Amino acid sequence: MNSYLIRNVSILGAAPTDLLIRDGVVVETGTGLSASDATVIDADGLVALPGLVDLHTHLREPGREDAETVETGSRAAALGGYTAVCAMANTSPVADTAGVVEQVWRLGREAGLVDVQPIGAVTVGLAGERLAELGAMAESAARVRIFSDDGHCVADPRLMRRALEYVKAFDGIIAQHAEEPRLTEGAQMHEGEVSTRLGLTGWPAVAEEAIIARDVLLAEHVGSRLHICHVSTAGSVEVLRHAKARGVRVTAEVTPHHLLLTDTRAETYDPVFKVNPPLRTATDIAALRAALVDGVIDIIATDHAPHAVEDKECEWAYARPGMLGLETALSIALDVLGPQWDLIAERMSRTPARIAGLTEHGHDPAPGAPATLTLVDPAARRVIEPAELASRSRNTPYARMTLPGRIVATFLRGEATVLDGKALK
Ligand SMILES: NC(=O)N[C@@H](CC(=O)O)C(=O)O
Repeated sequence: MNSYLIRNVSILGAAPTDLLIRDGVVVETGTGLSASDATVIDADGLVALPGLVDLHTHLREPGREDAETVETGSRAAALGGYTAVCAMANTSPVADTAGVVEQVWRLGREAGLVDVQPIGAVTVGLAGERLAELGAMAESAARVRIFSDDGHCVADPRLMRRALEYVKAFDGIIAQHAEEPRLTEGAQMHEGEVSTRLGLTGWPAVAEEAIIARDVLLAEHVGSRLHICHVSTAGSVEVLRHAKARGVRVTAEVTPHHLLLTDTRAETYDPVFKVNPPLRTATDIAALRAALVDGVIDIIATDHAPHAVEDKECEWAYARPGMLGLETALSIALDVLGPQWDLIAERMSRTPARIAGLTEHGHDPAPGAPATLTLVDPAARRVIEPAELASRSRNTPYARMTLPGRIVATFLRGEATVLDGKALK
């Protein structure tokens, strides 16, 4: 295995130190270290963070390898500072059997850029009618612990209750895409002043809030773990605050785009801004940011949703919802939170690792910890050029925007996956 001596790095914003990586772990920190066998990395001005963990990534394989593969998505993740991603189940075929989750898990190991942890579907084919083989997926080589029909809501309350009860046996989690489908039929964007003006059918905030309210009550009733995907409204934050105060075992994520972009982007009719749940208002953004700081929202998750050109460069109404996220998430977090490194590590690494049970991830770089970390240049600014992204798709909402921060290097168990801002595989 390679050894690395990282010189003058600031661990989570602390005074610069040297950091020695050997045999997959951080063996020593301190000033003036030497190691003749190690590759030296000059990290003046760089900040070391625990490798980022994404609880919500769409990798599109199997089925839509034209939009992304496990390998291209893994590369995008490593370049974004990630060392682990949880791969959503809405592939084709759906990841609703032990066979499919094992396939995704194996492809992740073969790519070797990040740990790919498959998420299993809650219901067969995401159809919301019968439970998938949750136990078999949990017992498979992929050891699935998170189940989600993301893209679809588990709308039937009895099925949701059964799923919550079932996963208790192996301390699993149901990650809900909170969208009451009867309230969003034909919806194209957030329901509000902008949708009225544009004449587009609205997706009301209450469609999300009603499901979250129902599900925190169900989770409390059966004593199970619930996770809420991509929370997007101020009202959802209040429901979650109430549930957490009652001691309900609920966690929640917010995406970078819901922390930054508003529904006014729809005025361009550029489908790159079409996403589910939709971009909301400045009031929602303010509430989501405050909740991320005070902990009512536990983590930032990307909802990286690559789409092929023909699914995005068409009329708004026909475009698929979703936007890229892995290669820009840390920059958006820096933009929104500033250099609050401990908070960024908590929301993007330690807590998502804990929720997903990824015990090798989420450790601050310190002697004895796995060398699973990323180096960020916070002073760098970069212009986002879609053609330069490693993702196989191009649907970034940040095209030609200048964003702060750049990932310089990423290490997974002591091996570099990214150096000098370039993927090594
Ligand atoms: N977030 C999105 O806008 N899209 C997701 C699924 C979904 O949540 O609709 C996708 O898989 O493309």
